[in-house]
Amino acid sequence: MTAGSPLVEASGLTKRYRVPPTRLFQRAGTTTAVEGVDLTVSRGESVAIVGESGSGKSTLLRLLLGLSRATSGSVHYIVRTDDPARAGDPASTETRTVDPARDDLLWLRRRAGMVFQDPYSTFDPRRTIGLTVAEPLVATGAEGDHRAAVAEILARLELPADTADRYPHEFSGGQRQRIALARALVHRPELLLADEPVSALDVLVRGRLLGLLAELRRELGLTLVTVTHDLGVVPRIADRIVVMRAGRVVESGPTAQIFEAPRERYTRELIAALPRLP
Ligand SMILES: Nc1ncnc2c1ncn2[C@@H]1O[C@H](COP(=O)(O)OP(=O)(O)OP(=O)(O)O)[C@@H](O)[C@H]1O
Repeated sequence: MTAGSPLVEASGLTKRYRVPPTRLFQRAGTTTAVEGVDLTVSRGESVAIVGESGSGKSTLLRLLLGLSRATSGSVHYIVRTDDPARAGDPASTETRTVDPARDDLLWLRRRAGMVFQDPYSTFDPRRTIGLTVAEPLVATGAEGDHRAAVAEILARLELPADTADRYPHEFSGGQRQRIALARALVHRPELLLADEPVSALDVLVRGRLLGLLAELRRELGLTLVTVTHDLGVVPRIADRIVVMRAGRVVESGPTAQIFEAPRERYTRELIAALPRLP
């Protein structure tokens, strides 16, 4: 299976939420978070989904991961077959197409990792970092030495050697985000989905984490989908930009092209809103 072949395909993806009535005798309404989105992410590619707050970016990411069920449309992953008896055999590179809204999600958990803006809320304060980072290995029944795999990924993310024995509250925001990244990558997924991975961090820490993410992407051959409202981080991590507004994709293209010649006024406004050096 070569770089450039499709890994994720979303088509006609729509998500509506029911909105409870605010007044007595009022009927419940609906709000459309994502509407008719078609998106293909190729193997090895890095795509940034950008747009203002409320444009549907996080909802789209949740739909891609099967964490939320689409009202209509579909998400397909084109994956390697799992048959260990055929490992190394050219036929083991057959593809299969699966819809995470209907299937058992375990196979997707094996292939995908996820990081969120606020990692602290996803950590159990009573669990050591070692146990926290090992979670995907346990959840997917990964074989091999979990402790060694955890130590290796923590070291790769430049965390101190005793990190595994310590607890979440003992770390800074930037370190916690690196711990979250370690947890997302410990089982060597081929796809990483990141929701505002650096927005909560200060500029220096943010720069270092973006650099690490770019290095890991190359080293592990990762396919990356990042959601961000901050266009400033995009050139460091993404080859392609998908611009969302009010649940729809309004523009997409190579990162350089979007920055140099944005077609939509909305995109120009997002770029113009970036802080500039005097
Ligand atoms: N669980 C929910 N119930 C009802 N409405 C929701 C729910 N989740 C999201 N929405 C609505 O869907 C729309 C899109 O939200 P979403 O969080 O996907 O946007 P976003 O672009 O990720 O915004 P932000 O950058 O602020 O996180 C918003 O109008 C939001 O209020």
